[in-house]
Amino acid sequence: MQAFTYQQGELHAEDVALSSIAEQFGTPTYVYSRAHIEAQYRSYADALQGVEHLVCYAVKANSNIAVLNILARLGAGFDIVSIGELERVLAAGGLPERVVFSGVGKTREEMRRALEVGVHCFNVESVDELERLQEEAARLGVIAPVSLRVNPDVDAGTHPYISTGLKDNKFGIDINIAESVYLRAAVLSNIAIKGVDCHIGSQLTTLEPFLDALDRVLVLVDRLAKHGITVQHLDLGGGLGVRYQDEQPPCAGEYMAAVRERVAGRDLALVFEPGRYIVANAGVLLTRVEYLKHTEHKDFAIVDAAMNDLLRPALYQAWMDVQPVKPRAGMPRKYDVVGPVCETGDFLAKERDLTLAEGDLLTVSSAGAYGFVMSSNYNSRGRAAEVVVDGEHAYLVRRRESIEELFAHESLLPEA
Ligand SMILES: Cc1ncc(COP(=O)(O)O)c(C=O)c1O
Ligand SMILES: N[C@@H](CCCC[NH3+])C(=O)O
Repeated sequence: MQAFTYQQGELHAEDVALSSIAEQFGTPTYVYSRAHIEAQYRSYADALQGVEHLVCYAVKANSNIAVLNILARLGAGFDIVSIGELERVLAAGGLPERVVFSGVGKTREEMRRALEVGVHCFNVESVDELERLQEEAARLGVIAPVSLRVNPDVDAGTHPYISTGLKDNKFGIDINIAESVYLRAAVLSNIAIKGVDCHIGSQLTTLEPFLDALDRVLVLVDRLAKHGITVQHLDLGGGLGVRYQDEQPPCAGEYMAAVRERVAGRDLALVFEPGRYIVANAGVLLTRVEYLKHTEHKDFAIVDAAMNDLLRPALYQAWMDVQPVKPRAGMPRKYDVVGPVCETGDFLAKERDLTLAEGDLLTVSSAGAYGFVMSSNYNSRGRAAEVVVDGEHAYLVRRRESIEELFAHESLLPEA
């Protein structure tokens, strides 16, 4: 579904005019569509009907508790990478038994909390982590459910910073040694082997890398069976891409159909960890033009959002669409849309044809994933507000950070 559409010459989120959101809550503000989040989740879950499955939304993509709650109400599971994400999920009404715990650096404290609440599975990323988990589970007198995250060494063909399944990445266990690590896990008294996990990268726009990885994982599953190790589930991670510009990624239905075909006849439950696919196009960053600066060489639209609000363009040179909330007539100019932060890398978009005036509202599209969550207070800028639109209602789900909050955790040195 299209969550953001022009109605009577003005961009709306579902049935709410974005100008009214700017008026009510100010700018910059992240705006999310509930209906879009729900539709995207359902496209995964519905395509898995008839197979035992768990769709574990990757909390890192957008961790606002209202977003998590929308998904929890649909029965979603959650993929977490920290105790902070675990507590968010619980606060949002998510069930611990539907949580998978990923990440290369789980601390003992994080393991204990996850064991206490009873997560569905730990996705273990190294031998040392496995041994540590055994120790903590033994101390608590519980059994830790485990998948090993294997690194299948496939090239996801995505930006190098967001590719995770190559042998020189820090993630996972080399698939060539995974068999021996499973044999070790099998003799640890407080470890129960549940599955095999892999996640090869983010923003994949074709199915081939996923299916290559799956084929390699299935070879491992068969080898484990020969040792009497039966796995109950395959966790194929997240990574399905979305359209930012002109990409044409497959939809969840196509992906699920291809996976189902490959695992047919096997008694395996399926787990997925989609993040971006669920929320990216459910959100925009709403911002206002402060100044237009026309120089001899370039035209700049200086807006009130910056790299501290939305890092993706600066960090990955990611292309994100920019749309005027109320398009105006007139000859467009080629603008770089930049923020007020003191960095040359502070841009949201480059060389976009726009007809603008000071005070105009713009949106940066596809900002629902890895947007607010990657924001910072750089240049002592308070973080943006977040709003969820549901039909004709707009709800503030995180208020704008105040000036006082910026230094609330700091203190002065004592008087000499
Ligand atoms: C282990 C793991 N699972 C799931 C995801 C979610 O990825 P995406 O947002 O691309 O679906 C990530 C991030 O890349 C991840 O590292
Ligand atoms: N933050 C990245 C994706 C990283 C995925 C997390 N493993 C992005 O904005 O595209």
